[in-house]
Amino acid sequence: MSDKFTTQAFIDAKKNNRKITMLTAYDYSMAQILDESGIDAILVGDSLAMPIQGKDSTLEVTLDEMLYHCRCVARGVKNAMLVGDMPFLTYHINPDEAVRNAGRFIQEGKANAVKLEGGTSMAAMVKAIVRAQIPVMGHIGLTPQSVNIFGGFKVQGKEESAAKALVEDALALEDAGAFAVVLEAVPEMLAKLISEKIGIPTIGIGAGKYCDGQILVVHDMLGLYSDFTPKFVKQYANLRGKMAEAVSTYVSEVRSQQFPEKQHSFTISDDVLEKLY
Ligand SMILES: Nc1nc(=O)c2c([nH]1)NC[C@@H]1CN(c3ccc(C(=O)N[C@@H](CCC(=O)O)C(=O)O)cc3)CN21
Ligand SMILES: CC(C)C(=O)C(=O)O
Ligand SMILES: [Mg+2]
Repeated sequence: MSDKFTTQAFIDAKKNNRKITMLTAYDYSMAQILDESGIDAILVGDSLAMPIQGKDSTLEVTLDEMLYHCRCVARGVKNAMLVGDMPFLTYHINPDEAVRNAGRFIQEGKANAVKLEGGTSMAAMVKAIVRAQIPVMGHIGLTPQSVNIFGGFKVQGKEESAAKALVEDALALEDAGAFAVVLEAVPEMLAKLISEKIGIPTIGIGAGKYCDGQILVVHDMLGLYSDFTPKFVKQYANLRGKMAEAVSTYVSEVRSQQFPEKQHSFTISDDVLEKLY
């Protein structure tokens, strides 16, 4: 029997009070590490704009770039569900384009599902994609593709009207057929209320402990990325420090001729060598 994590497993997890674990990944080796560590689902996030591309927003990431990373990740995944993050302007124009582009994540990116940002305003797109038999994960709260409307990466849903709108967004996504919803940077007790109000699981990032699952950007939790660190990040390792240490040791060993050693080198017979001189 396959251990593949499915949309049904998302629903069952919520029913059985079993927290869902997610992280992002953008390449093969990282995907292998996550999958072998028992992660439930992997998101190829458009957040790759930051740790992979060195940009300061997610707005310039293209569909082709996302599909490339998706394929790389897919080769490293056995059991986790693979979710592809639809980039800016690939699902906003009309439902036809949204379905076509979501389909590329499945066919070319080898993804099992797609994620898109927006609630009520994107319900028609979610419905159309689900009608094409592609599972959709919603994403509301701090939706980074809205950075120019928000005026920065800021906590959402603190005022009554904004909080009400988020509850409506979550309900609209459930009604449209989404199988889960990411809640990003919203107050913990609002995330709790939303998690209780909807039947599909909530996956929190900066949304507190009452969500049905959690997601972080893998470069943040491993301490690989340092341009900014959102308050919601817990650093489980400092790999940047470990890597810098390894690289500076290499630099000094090459300079001091401690590396390479005999065991890293190849031999040629003296007979052959003699004829070369
Ligand atoms: N590496 C990385 N991690 C992420 O979590 C992430 C990305 N990239 N790229 C896309 C978005 C951008 N995100 C961000 C970026 C910055 C803050 C941040 O600095 N927040 C401040 C201020 C919050 C406020 O004023 O409301 C914080 O202290 O957390 C939060 C989320 C989350 N996503
Ligand atoms: C942080 C998650 C939710 C995301 O959208 C991304 O990585 O792009
Ligand atoms: Mg994203």
